[in-house]
Amino acid sequence: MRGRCEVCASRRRAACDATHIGMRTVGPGNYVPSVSDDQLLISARNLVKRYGEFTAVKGVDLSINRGQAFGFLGPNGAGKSTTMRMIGCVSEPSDGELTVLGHDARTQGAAIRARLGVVPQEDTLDTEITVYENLVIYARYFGIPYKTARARATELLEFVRLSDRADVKVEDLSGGMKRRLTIARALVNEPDVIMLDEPTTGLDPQARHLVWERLFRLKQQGITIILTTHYMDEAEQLCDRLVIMDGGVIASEGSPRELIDRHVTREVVELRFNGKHTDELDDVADKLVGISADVETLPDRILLYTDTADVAVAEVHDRRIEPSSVLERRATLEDVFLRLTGRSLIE
Ligand SMILES: Nc1ncnc2c1ncn2[C@@H]1O[C@H](COP(=O)(O)OP(=O)(O)OP(=O)(O)O)[C@@H](O)[C@H]1O
Repeated sequence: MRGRCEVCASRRRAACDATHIGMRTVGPGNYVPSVSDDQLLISARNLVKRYGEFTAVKGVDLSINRGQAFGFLGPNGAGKSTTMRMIGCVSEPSDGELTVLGHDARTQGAAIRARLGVVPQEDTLDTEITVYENLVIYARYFGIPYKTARARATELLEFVRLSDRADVKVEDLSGGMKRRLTIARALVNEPDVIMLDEPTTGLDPQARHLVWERLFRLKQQGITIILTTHYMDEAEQLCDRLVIMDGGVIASEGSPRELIDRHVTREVVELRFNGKHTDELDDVADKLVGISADVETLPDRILLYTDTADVAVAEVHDRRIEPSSVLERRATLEDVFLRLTGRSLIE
């Protein structure tokens, strides 16, 4: 490791010293930064990405602090991955300013990439070698000495609960195990920030919870987490702050609680009427006006936004409207998205 930065493994150690002053390793993937927790880690101003005539990201502003779990929530095609790719310095911004870890993303991509861990949407593991070999070989790309790489691979496999699969070929792993291995791989260079593009898409509920639990542990260790998702429960579970993206713009920004408080009521009543078509539901919705703060008609149900679901339901029955089913629930980010865009997150 002679001549290399012991924080990011860059060969240009001298150039790293200024930014890495005071950082020290306290365990695998776990640095104690010398700066306060509220330090701005990523800043974007009027960030734009154009593909020819098409503009995928249309002037986005972002501020992500060290230690945060920050999410991009939005449907397919919203521009989440494109924004992540610009932050990860694998796609150059067409316009605007982007600073990541104190570096300009346009000109200092290599220094930034050395301090990021990336979990892409599609697993890019080498399926023909073992779980353990995947980590050791990946560590070599960062110039990590073989002995250190082996020790780190062992620790990381323990962290993602794959120690008992170390000698198994990746092709024999389940989807959830591959995801966890990809997360371990992203931690090989002991990054300041781990970026995950839809970390649990395609996983069963148990596998998702295991991934969430490991990410939560990373957050506790002080690693900044940035993720994209179109699952509102994932955003609610993991994110301290998030932006809701749609059509290349940010529709709203805040903590999950703030977004719900800002855009919807505390509770929602879902009314279903078996066999009724949208036109008929519109007629029913007209009769519900005044019961709640707002009424929304969807193709298969009517939503009442209210702070007192039980009072609203009593009023529905008082008006002699008899739904085939009634569900009272707390408002979610899915409702926020619907209120902001008029559409569901997953269509
Ligand atoms: N290389 C490219 N060339 C042209 N258009 C692209 C390219 N990459 C993305 N796009 C387009 O930019 C838009 C945003 O795509 P992006 O992948 O960022 O969306 P997303 O919110 O991450 O959705 P998904 O969940 O589907 O990944 C989409 O319309 C997509 O087709």
